[in-house]
Amino acid sequence: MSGLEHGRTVALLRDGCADDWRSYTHHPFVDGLRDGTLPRAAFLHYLIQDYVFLVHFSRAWSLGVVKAETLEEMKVCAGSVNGFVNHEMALHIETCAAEGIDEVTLFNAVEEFENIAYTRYVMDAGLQGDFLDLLASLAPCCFGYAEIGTRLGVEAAPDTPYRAWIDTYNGSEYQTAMTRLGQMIDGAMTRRLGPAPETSPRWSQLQKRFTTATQLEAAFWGMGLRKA
Ligand SMILES: Cc1ncc(CN)c(N)n1
Repeated sequence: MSGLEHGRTVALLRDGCADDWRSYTHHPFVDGLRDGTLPRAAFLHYLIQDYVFLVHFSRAWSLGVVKAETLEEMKVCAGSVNGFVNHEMALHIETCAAEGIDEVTLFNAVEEFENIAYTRYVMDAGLQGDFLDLLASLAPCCFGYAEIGTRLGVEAAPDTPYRAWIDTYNGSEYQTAMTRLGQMIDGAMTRRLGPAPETSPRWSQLQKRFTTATQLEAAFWGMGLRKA
């Protein structure tokens, strides 16, 4: 991987919080998915919380349609909402159904504090800020899982019980959507801040949002491990 497959902006933001990014993408929870040692109870606790996460995360992405300035921006945001609610969540619904947990139970699950903190943080970034604030806070979720999926697709133990999870994020549907999203983000930055957005006075605020969301991702894994 060149590090630029998700565009220049994401590469810069990721490099701007390299330690936090590594804590997120190489979290012990991720190691457990890779080698299959993650306790099932921890995985299911995470997955139920993640279903609710995706509900609220999709609401935040919907704000992108409202704040977009071009049709391509609208299409990518609308596509993200569609991808989460109609495709990614199928993993959660099917995995939980096999464990006897139905969708009504998933939808009504009591949110853990880490879940509330993360989803309402991104929602607030979008309500209070502009399109770029929203994208900077949404990006770690999307690209971190793309990176993890790619890596675990190569490194995972052949008999890990978490293959369906890995395949979802390593799959071409998710990966292609992330490539298009990275291109859209580069275009949105250039359109609003010029060809070198990292030199803009706005950049430090955008980096802060990206870093906070990255830290909230690591905390989300930690929440899952509480049931280990
Ligand atoms: C917490 C979290 N972060 C990211 C993803 C990937 N969309 C997710 N499902 N959940």
